[in-house]
Amino acid sequence: MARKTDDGADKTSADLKGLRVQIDKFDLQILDLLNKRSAVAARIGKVKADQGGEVFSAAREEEVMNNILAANKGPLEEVTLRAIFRELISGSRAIQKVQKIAFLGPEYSYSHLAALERFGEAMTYLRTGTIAAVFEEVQRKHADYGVVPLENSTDGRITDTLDMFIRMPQVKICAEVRLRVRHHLLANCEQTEIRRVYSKAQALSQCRNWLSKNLPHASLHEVSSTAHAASLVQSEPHVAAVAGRQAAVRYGIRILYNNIEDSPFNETRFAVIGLSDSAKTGADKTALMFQTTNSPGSLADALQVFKQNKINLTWVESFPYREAKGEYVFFLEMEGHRDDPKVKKALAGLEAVCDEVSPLGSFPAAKASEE
Ligand SMILES: C=C(O[C@@H]1C=C(C(=O)O)C=C[C@H]1O)C(=O)O
Repeated sequence: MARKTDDGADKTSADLKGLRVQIDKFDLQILDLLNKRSAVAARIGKVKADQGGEVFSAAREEEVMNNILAANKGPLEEVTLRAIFRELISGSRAIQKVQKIAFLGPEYSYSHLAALERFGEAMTYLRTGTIAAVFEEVQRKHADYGVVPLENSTDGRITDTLDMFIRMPQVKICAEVRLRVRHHLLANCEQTEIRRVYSKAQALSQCRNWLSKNLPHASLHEVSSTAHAASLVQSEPHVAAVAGRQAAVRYGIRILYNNIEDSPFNETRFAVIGLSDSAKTGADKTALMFQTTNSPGSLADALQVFKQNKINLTWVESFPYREAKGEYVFFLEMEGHRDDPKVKKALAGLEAVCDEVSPLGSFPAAKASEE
């Protein structure tokens, strides 16, 4: 607070100047340390290149982030440190090799946001038109990694993604991203003037109750993405879009209502896909697909294996197997890493009772993050 003396204003600005001198000094020290850290990352890159190791290590990044958060005594908050270290690590990867990350476009789609959240700004991003194309880019090594939606807490599984895992079982999950998804109503007209609402099918579905209550006379129209919906608001009159904040900023549209999603816990979980999975961190999950024989009790036998080994399941989906009518592929995810003895035991047990078991990989369990 300014001191109330005749020369109060001068004192305050002298204080401010002195404090800013301190900040300038710290900034130079931070800069020096940042570059020293990056130089070590470059050396690590050379070691990895010699050994044929991958630049991106989800397990090591998890460890780095956890070390920082555990050591933090404030006043900086966790969310700030996460953002700073996300970009620092992104830069360290880029110094080793700029990685190409494929995602389902357009720009600022939720998949793009999830990709940026996981990999930061220093990567090259490759936009695709379909989820299948993300898998193809990864399989053909045109992209180092891909980011695809797995499931939404309101709408459930993302069919196209599960279908692609079945078609390309060599593609593995090496990390996950949990994105808290908030939807907003974007429009440049008043609420009473809105005749049509555009959005992606999932977003419309996640705001179903709000829309029917607040815009009962508007018709709902599915388009390929929330970002495309936002772009339509610019070109058509009496139109609104359900989309995220970034889309509103990008297309210069007003947010008429914030957080119109029906569930207060609306979250989409994304998989980072690559050609190998992740090393153990101690807080991991393991995903797989399996098929059972078409006989009574075969699914119960498969699940029994996890009960016997005291393994907690975090996700189970049954999915129609398109190659054979009436048959199903089961997707399953559990706590633990494939190198954990009890997970190993369970996987061996599962193989003994199932027709086919395809591992999808082990990866660090992610914490929820904001859009
Ligand atoms: C520096 C490394 O490479 C990458 C960058 C990391 C970092 O900046 O801390 C951590 C893991 C890798 O994704 C490493 O493997 O240690």
